[in-house]
Amino acid sequence: MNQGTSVVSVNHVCRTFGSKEVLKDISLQVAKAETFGILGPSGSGKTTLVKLLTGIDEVTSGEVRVLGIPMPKLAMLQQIGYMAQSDALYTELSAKENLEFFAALYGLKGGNRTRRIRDVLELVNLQDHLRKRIDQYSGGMKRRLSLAIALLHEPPLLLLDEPTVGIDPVLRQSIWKELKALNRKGTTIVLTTHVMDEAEKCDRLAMIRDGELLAVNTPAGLLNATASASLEEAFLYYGGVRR
Ligand SMILES: Nc1ncnc2c1ncn2[C@@H]1O[C@H](COP(=O)(O)OP(=O)(O)OP(=O)(O)O)[C@@H](O)[C@H]1O
Repeated sequence: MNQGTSVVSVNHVCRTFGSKEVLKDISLQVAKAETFGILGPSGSGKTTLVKLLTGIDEVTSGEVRVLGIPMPKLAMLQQIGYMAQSDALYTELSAKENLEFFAALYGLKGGNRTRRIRDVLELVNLQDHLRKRIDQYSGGMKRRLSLAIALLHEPPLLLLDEPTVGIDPVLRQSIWKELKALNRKGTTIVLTTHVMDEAEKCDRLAMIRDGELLAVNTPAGLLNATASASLEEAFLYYGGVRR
């Protein structure tokens, strides 16, 4: 893929914590309007990689670019919708107050702010729980609100760390429908997942183990390369079970 047209460009990235090498010479490109999944066993470095893409964390060596801009760069927050693995919500505030806070942070104003808040609430099916404090929310409701916040400012790039954990299958399906609709409108999505039917919905997948990028391919390409009948089998293959 031509690096010039990539929304996300990761070039020879290493990240170490103390003496621990958590990411080892990772290079990958994500094109506009792709859904790109990062798969790997627990502790393989997925969240660390996503945090480098957001600019929350910095590479030890190598380079990350988002929309051509070297990261980290504070101004890029406007271009990125990030859903962290642990929800970053103000628990003593209501859902509405949380959304209003983040909408203001993203510079959404007037009718547009009201409209966006209404639209994202509807999408994650929380419109009936608008005034409830977050400390009274269930885990799944918090995930849904976090996703709503990531979508609020209609960013061209969505970075979603295990977005549908704790979300029931019906709502998960409707969220995926929306993610695919955003894709069609040009939004690029990078996500981590442990859910194989989500991995199948990705255009391409990166397989990571122990901080190493083992493969980047389409779901069908991964099945072929590993002679697997299912992505779960391919995942287990790269996870080391058949090695
Ligand atoms: N700030 C940090 N300081 C030290 N070690 C860290 C730090 N952040 C992550 N690590 C280590 O880096 C490794 C990768 O962690 P990471 O959270 O990226 O894994 P993951 O693939 O996202 O796992 P999971 O699927 O369980 O979320 C782990 O061994 C973790 O302990």
